[in-house]
Amino acid sequence: MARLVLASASPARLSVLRSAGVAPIVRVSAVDEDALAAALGPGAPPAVVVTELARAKAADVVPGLVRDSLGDDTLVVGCDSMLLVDGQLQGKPGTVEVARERWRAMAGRSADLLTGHSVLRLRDGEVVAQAADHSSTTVHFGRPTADDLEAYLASGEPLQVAGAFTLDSLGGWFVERIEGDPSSVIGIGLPLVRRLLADVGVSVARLWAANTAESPSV
Ligand SMILES: Nc1nc2c(ncn2[C@@H]2O[C@H](COP(=O)(O)OP(=O)(O)OP(=O)(O)O)[C@@H](O)[C@H]2O)c(=O)[nH]1
Repeated sequence: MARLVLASASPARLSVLRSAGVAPIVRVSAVDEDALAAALGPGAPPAVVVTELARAKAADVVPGLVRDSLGDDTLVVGCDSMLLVDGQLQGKPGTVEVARERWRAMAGRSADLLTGHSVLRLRDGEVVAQAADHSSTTVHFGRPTADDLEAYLASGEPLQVAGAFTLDSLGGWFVERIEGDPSSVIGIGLPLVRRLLADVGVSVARLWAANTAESPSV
């Protein structure tokens, strides 16, 4: 079977998987990301922060899957994306003011979009294998004019995405180029997930067969 569960509320992550031929079950974790990041301490390396957040998100949805009899021959993937700017991890800006300040700091510069990934393999309600890692993609930002920036901010899009930009939507007008995996910028790195799935003994081809829109895995 090899059903796939996406432990994320992110519509972008779901869209990346669906465009890549997999229609996962979606379960949203209840991880307190700020509390977990704080618990890791101020000196935690950025890659560790996003990877541990991804692990926590994937692990958080497992009890519910077991309760719903979805804990056998199941793969769970969790992710966490943040932008690393001047050594500081930035999540979602949340407000226009914060998003404006971030764009003023990053316009014309580059930063690294880090995405942590965690894959769990469940059998008979137990985690029998797991693999986690992060991907990093360098994003080179353009210089939006003041009018364009205000229009972008007013769209609301930058407020709810890591780093206050998107690659695949309105924000794409302001990304000059990237060095790395585009899917990981959007929120889930397909090549890294392929490698993590292989680490837990599952090929992507098996995932395609078991989780297409025509053959849903529930
Ligand atoms: N469409 C799009 N979304 C992006 C891009 N960069 C970051 N994001 C989104 O920004 C969000 C980063 O916040 P996260 O905490 O990782 O994920 P979330 O949306 O809160 O969802 P959870 O996985 O349930 O925590 C994710 O939804 C990413 O998909 C991008 O280039 N394009």
